[in-house]
Amino acid sequence: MNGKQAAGQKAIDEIKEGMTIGLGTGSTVYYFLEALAEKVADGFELTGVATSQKTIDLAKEWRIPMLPLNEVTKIDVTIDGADEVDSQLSGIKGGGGALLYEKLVAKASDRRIWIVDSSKKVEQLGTFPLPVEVVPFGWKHVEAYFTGKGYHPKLRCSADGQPYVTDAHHNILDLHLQSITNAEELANELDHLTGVVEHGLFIGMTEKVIIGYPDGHTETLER
Ligand SMILES: O=C(CO)[C@H](O)[C@H](O)COP(=O)(O)O
Repeated sequence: MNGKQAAGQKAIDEIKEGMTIGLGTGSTVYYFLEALAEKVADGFELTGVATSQKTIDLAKEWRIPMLPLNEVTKIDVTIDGADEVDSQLSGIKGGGGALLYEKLVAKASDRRIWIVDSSKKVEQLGTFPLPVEVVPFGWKHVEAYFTGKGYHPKLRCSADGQPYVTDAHHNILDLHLQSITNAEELANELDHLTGVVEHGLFIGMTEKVIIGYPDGHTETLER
């Protein structure tokens, strides 16, 4: 047992038969999907809506029934991970590169629950580099803007050294900010920048956070 596994398994208590469930992305969500697959194997009926190709692949492997976002009108709850969470339950997401689809699914959901291990709890957001999804056309100009603002952007690359490409065929600039003093102001700036498709600041976008600890116990924070 580790913190991610504890949080992922605990989230299964939130699932009721017949629900449509947003399925996040990442190594913590993996444990939730594993637990969900057991329920499906036992005959439990539900529908999943994935936030990434990685999650679609896992869900297919584990025979979790899936529909694309366009084919559902309502998502009862979304279970997703996060890279940092503060005491207001705001956070940074997108370490796994799925921030755009994660935000779309989150916005279409009635309830949103994050599952994290205890290392993700922070006093102030910003130690984790903030992912900003940008269109490939002219991204260097967006990068230059961020450099000018002192945001220390770095183009995310894959293991082969090539620019990382998201499921929506964009690139990611990670902003190495160290700390974010006014997350709302920064989110507003990024929301209005041409060339930026989405950013990893999720402010007021979750109602509950399940935190898993290395000894297997969990803590739940609610707004
Ligand atoms: O935002 C995400 C992917 O875009 C993930 O939820 C986030 O990176 C946490 O991942 P993990 O559970 O592997 O630590």
